[in-house]
Amino acid sequence: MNRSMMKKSLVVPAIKDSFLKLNPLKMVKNPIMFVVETGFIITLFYTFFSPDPSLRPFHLAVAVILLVTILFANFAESIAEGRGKAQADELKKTKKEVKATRLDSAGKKTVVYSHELRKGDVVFVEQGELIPGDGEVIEGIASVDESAITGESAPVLKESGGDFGSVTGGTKVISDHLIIKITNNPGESFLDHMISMVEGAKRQKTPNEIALNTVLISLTLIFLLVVVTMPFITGYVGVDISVPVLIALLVCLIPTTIGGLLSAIGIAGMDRVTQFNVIAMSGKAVEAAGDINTMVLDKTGTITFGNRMASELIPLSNRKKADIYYWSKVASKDDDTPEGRSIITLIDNEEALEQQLYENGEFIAFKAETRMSGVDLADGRKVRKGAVDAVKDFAKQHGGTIPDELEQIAVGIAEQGGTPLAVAVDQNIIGVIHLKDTVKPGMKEKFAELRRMGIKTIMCTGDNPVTARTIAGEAGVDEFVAECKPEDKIKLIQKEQSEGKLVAMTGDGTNDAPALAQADVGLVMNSGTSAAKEAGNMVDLDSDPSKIIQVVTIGKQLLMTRGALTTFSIANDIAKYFAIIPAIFMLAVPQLDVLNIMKLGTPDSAILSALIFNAIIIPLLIPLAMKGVAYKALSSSKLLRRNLLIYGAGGVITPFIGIKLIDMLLQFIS
Ligand SMILES: Nc1ncnc2c1ncn2[C@@H]1O[C@H](COP(=O)(O)OP(=O)(O)OP(=O)(O)O)[C@@H](O)[C@H]1O
Ligand SMILES: [K+]
Ligand SMILES: [Mg+2]
Repeated sequence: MNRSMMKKSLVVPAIKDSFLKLNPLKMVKNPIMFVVETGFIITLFYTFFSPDPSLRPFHLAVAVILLVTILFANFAESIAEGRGKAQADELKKTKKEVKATRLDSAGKKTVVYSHELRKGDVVFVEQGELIPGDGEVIEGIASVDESAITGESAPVLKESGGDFGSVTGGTKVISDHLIIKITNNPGESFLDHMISMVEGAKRQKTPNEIALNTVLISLTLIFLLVVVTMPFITGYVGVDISVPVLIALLVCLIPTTIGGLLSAIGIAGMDRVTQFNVIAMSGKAVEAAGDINTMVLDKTGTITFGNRMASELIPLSNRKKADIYYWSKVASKDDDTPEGRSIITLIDNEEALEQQLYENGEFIAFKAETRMSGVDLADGRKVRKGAVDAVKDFAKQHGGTIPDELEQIAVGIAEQGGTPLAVAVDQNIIGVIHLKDTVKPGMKEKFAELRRMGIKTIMCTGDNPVTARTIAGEAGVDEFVAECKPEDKIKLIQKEQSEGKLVAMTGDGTNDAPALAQADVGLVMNSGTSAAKEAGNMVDLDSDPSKIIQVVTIGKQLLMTRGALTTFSIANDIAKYFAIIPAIFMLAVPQLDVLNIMKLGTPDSAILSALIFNAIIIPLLIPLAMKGVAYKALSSSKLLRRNLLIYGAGGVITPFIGIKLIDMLLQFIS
């Protein structure tokens, strides 16, 4: 994705678009600019039909500047939209019609087109083929090139079960084959969503934008009233103001700068998120991210690298080493989770098992609710491995007693930040598996930054309290909840929300789906399941859960940019009063010349200078609107003070200088 803002390929269509947007039917959507456009038409009328032909050049100049003002505002919006459109075009290329091999329930293959596939269909995709639609892998393991969607060239492994089973239409299988169950009907795919999002086709004004718009429109109405009553006042002192001058005054008074840049700021904010490889399902989600008070993160994969790998198998002292190897392998033989596979890998690398594994038995898959997995053997024995407290309960239920030693070993592992898994056969606990995981570098700094922003971080983990405390301390989160089941996450989010807080969370598993839906901002990993993706309101294409931190920063930046430019826009108008009011009254009320602190040349040049400044400030601020104001992690009150100083005071001073310079230039050329 291209980051350059002012590329020719974007600028030329944007200029064309700026003219198309002059259509008054489109213009009414931006009431402030619609007022300017109406002013332009009236002034143009005066230019040709004015009773005093000597005023024509001046009226024409006003008309032209007004037109340029509108074009500048339109250009700001068009250039902001342009990047999204370019991206959408790129994505549309990915959305090719492909042939797909559909399997019926008997396993018979038929070749169909991808648009014929419906939710629930099962397809077979071989090495070298494009995946015809979004789906879940139900059989097979293969590496998939997702670069068309994510821009990331390294292939990703896809397999059934666990949280790595979802595939996206338009990506390519580059090894082996997969059997995939299609999860979306045509037109509802992730790619379709993505295209319409980046294209802005479904762009709706966000609540914040609507509120600001209402304020700006009210201001405009007030100034309209002021300007309309103006001739009565000036008539009283014997000054006759022409309608074009009144229009010029009105346009200078109403908040045209922010009116012209408002939608560009919103679009660019969304776009910044996209540049970051996060697809936000609505502008509202990005804005909500900027207002977040609490962030709920899970441990494994978000704060830690998440490839919890078995590093050691520790037998209890009354057991043989071979036992723990044997029973760990029995309990993990069909366990498809990364943890389960890492146990098998470790065992196969270290120990050649002599005993035959039991083939007869029913596999018990890992569940976040039970926090265990294992096998029910045909001879009636039950083998389990899992979170230590869960396995302890299991052993007790079968009449076992818990060896003291277990606790020591488990705590020893947990204190290193590892996850201990106990292994049991019925009432007998055999030993402990040490799963290792490491905290990602730089986490402490990131959480410290969030704290400065006033955001509370809560780590929610299914792991035991000791591991949780160790990792929480190492990563520097504010709070943690251990032994957390999926429903506990929702409860936690609801509790925070009931205190009036906005909550963000990241997740990937189907387990997380309800909590992702409950959170105000739910960032889902692209690698996650379709259920999770539907529940959240943002998808991270890079599947990097810690990106939620940057998303929040972008959201904050969006809100701040809007605030800063509104402040600037309103502060800006002060200088314009000083330019135009003395210009209007100069002849009739010479005393008012004290207001003419800028010492502008003539009344006409004063009015034109103010208007020209009012117009060119819009394109000058486009880069800032697009890039966003620089964001520092400070508390809101400090930020407010800082911004008032920069954009408020700056907004007051800049136009005094700008208008004076333009006036000097006008004097020079006339
Ligand atoms: N394959 C597995 N078999 C048995 N037990 C497991 C397995 N994977 C994890 N566990 C145990 O279940 C606990 C909960 O795991 P889960 O993946 O649900 O954690 P979580 O809720 O995702 O939290 P986090 O991702 O923050 O660690 C783990 O701490 C571990 O003790
Ligand atoms: K203005
Ligand atoms: Mg997890």
